[in-house]
Amino acid sequence: MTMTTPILEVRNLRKHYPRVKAVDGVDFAVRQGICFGLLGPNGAGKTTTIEMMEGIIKPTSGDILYKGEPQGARFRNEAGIQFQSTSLQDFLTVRENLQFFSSLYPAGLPLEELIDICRLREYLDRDASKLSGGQRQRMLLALALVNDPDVVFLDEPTTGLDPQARLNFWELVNSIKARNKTVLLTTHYMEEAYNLCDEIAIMDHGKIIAHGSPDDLLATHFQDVIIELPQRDFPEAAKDSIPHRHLDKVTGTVEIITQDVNATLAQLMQHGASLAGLQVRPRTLEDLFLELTGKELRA
Ligand SMILES: Nc1ncnc2c1ncn2[C@@H]1O[C@H](COP(=O)(O)OP(=O)(O)OP(=O)(O)O)[C@@H](O)[C@H]1O
Repeated sequence: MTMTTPILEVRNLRKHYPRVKAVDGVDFAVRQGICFGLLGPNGAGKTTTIEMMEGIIKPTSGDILYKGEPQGARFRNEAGIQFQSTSLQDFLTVRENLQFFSSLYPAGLPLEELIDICRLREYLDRDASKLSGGQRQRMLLALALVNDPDVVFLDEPTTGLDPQARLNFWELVNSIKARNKTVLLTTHYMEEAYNLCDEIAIMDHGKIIAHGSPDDLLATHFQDVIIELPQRDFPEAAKDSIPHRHLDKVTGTVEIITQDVNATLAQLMQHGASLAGLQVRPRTLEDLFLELTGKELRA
């Protein structure tokens, strides 16, 4: 592998089921050491793509290359997969799980180091079934890291976690990245993609519809920003001259999309609007996602 060979590459990857083209011609390359995110609405084909890359399901057609070669024994030794559950782990303590998984590989991270990385020391003697959601995800991540993999696959790792546990998990993923590991992630959470991913690919109906760094994608798609203000502060008289939409009927927020904040603010003030509750925010991945797919990111 040369410096420029991607650690993983998929070419014209397809998985067709009798009724659905779950993945329908996907191409991308993942550079070593980055976090690559697959985003998409429910049923977009993210899990199918990642499971083909993991070697768990067979593609209908297309190629998957690991360090420039078809996946083989080397890939299996050097990849780590965070499973959502295994039938074994609930009957074992955290320590026993770690010991069992590490015994499956000839080499790997020293368990003590793994325990510290994933902050599991406090729970070592607890049955895995008694862990909280965040603790369980950390254990599953530790299991994925026992062989000190070069590439780690995380399929919706923070779904169902509370905000604090999600933040903790992000920190953990960043510490893995800092060790020059490559991370492949699927997620429904745009803040997660924005915070963790160097590159994202947005999928819909089995195809990639946008691919790039989050900031580049936002800069390419949007030259505007969003002004939000409470409906009560939006003057009736401005209704016709300032294009807007009622964002949230419950809280009563009005959204104005503008390329010229100064001019729009001046217009609002001319109409006597109060600016006290006004917010200007840049476009987010959530906006991009909605624009590209017409769907909310979250199910
Ligand atoms: N084994 C299968 N047999 C038939 N259809 C399948 C199978 N697995 C997945 N599909 C279909 O393929 C499409 C893509 O599914 P996939 O699970 O990859 O989507 P996803 O993007 O991961 O969705 P989610 O966000 O809901 O997890 C869906 O329409 C799904 O119903």
